[in-house]
Parts: sequence; structure tokens; C-alpha cells
Amino acid sequence: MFSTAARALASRSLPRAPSILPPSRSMLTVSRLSPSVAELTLDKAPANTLSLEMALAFSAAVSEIEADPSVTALLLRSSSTKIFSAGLDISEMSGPEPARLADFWRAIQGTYLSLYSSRLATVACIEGHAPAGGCLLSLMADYRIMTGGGPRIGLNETALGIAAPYWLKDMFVETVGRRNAELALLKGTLFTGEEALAVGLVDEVLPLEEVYPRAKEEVLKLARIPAKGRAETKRLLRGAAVDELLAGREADVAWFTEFVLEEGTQKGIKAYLDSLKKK
Ligand SMILES: CCCCCCCCCCCC/C=C/CC(=O)SCCNC(=O)CCNC(=O)[C@H](O)C(C)(C)COP(=O)(O)OP(=O)(O)OC[C@H]1O[C@@H](n2cnc3c(N)ncnc32)[C@H](O)[C@@H]1OP(=O)(O)O
Repeated sequence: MFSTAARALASRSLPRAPSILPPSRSMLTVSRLSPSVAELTLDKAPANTLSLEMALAFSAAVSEIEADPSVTALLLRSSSTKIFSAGLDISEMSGPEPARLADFWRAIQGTYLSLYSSRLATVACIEGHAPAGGCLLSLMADYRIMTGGGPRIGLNETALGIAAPYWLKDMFVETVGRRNAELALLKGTLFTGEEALAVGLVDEVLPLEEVYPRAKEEVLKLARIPAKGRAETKRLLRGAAVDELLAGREADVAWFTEFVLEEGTQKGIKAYLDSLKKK
């Protein structure tokens, strides 16, 4: 996180309702690749979706890793080579209890605040599909390495009849540039690794068996860059976006909950969830 003040502000706004379960660590594993490099593995079968508990566990894990001053870099990966993450858990938005829905969105904001503003050098190892929130999770890292050929990555929200909020959309625009973003977001394009590389959405594309070894090599290399200069450079690049969300966090929660609770949105969500289950 960028500053003590920003960290305090972020944690003050995290869900504190008694109904919220403590973050479960069984959906994630944290290990060490070297004394200064941590590895965070998403391990929530079948699709590593971001439920409320998963999102809370994720930001808690990132914050804990960050709190260890000996750690300078983080590799993010999935325990599945088929799915990096299928994005937000759509069942959280189907017939939701309003207070839990608001806490869910605060927790999703928390994933962004913890990883996008992390002082650590971060690499996403994307071996499988990364649609929607899965793509956004990878965009919060500093460097992305993806499998070529099969898996898809991108923001398909428009194709689902929804829109990504400004703070997530902005990361995409920052990464691929205005025109590429307009073309992709308006159609809801899901890219192959090769297509994603061509627009700058990922940094390298490799055959599956080479993705993880290369991601490890890269994160170990990034860990050797002087930590202070890198963290400050990252703050200069990303601080304004993070501060904007921190300042408008509850207004964003209100936008999200209002949109999701609308009758028409609920119909769309239910139909989409059913179509996923019937596949
Ligand atoms: C209109 C609906 C949208 C609702 C959102 C409204 C809110 C609006 C506010 C703005 C929010 C903006 C941000 C949104 C970001 C998001 O992340 S929204 C989520 C979008 N995600 C997707 O569209 C991905 C859907 N999944 C897939 O396309 C495929 O699962 C896959 C390509 C990733 C993998 O395919 P495959 O290997 O064939 O696995 P499946 O059999 O499809 O899936 C296994 C299993 O997981 C369940 N599942 C998959 N994704 C989700 C998910 N996102 N949420 C909940 N559950 C999911 C799937 O149903 C299967 O379950 P069963 O085994 O059948 O029980």
C-alpha cells in the first residue's frame, strides 16, 4: 500500500459487519520462492471466482505478505492451469441480501487497493482463462505472462449487459491505450494470448509448460530492483487512481448495489448464471 494514511483509510472502510466470516485461507496458499519472493496461489475450485470470502482472503494475504519487510516481490498464480480466475462470483449478485452485496463490493475494492497499490514487484502467471474480474486481477500486477493458443483474457462485461466501474476500466485503458480499450470494451472482446500480446494486455505469451518457469524467473529478477525506488515510481504512476477510489469508495458501493438490485439486472444475472450451470 502506498502510505500509512492510505492503508489506514482503506482498512477503516473494509467490511466490519458481524455477519462477515473471517477470511478463510483455504481458498489461497502462500509460499516462498526465495527469501524475498512470495507466491500467492488462487485455489478455489472450480473457477477461482471472487466471492466475498475469497476477496477478503485475497487482500488479507497480500497485506500480510507486504507487512514482511524481507519480501520485495510477489508471484500470483492459479492452482488450475485451465482457469486463472473466472472473475466475480456471479452468485454473490443473484438475489443478494443488500448488506452482504455492499460488503462484497467493498471487498472487491479491497482486492484492487491491496494489489494495485502494493509496494511489491508483482507478476501474474496466467496459465488459463482470465475473463472479466480474472483479467482485472491480472491487470493489478506489474507484469503478465500468459499461455498462448487456448485460454482467453479480456473484459467481456459489455457482452454480459453490464459495465466495469471506472476504476477497473481505467486500469485497462492505462494498459492497452485509449483506442484499443474502446474497441475491446465496446465489444466485450476476449483475446487469445497472442491477441492480448498484440494490444499490450499481456507482456509475454508462451506455451503452457513454459509459463510458470518464466514467471518465476521474471519475479526473481524484479525482486532485485531497488525496492524503494520501485515502490515510489509505482506510487507516482498509480497513486492518483487509488486516491480517487479511496475518496469515492462509498459512492461507488452505492452505484454498484443500486445497479445490481434493479429488477432488470437481476433477471439478466439469473439468466447468465443459469446458462453457465447448464453448459
Ligand atoms: C449479466 C450477468 C453479469 C452479472 C454482473 C452484474 C454486476 C454489474 C456491476 C458491474 C460489475 C463489473 C465487474 C464485473 C466483473 C466480473 O467479473 S463479472 C463475472 C464475469 N465472468 C464471466 O463471465 C466468466 C464466466 N465463466 C466462464 O466463461 C467459464 O466458466 C470459463 C471460460 C472461465 C471456464 O470454462 P470451463 O472450463 O468450461 O468451466 P465452466 O464449466 O464454465 O465453469 C466451472 C464451474 O464454475 C462456475 N462458474 C464459472 N464462472 C463463474 C462465475 N463468474 N461466477 C459463478 N460461477 C462461475 C460454472 O457455473 C461451473 O459451475 P458448475 O460446475 O456447473 O456448478
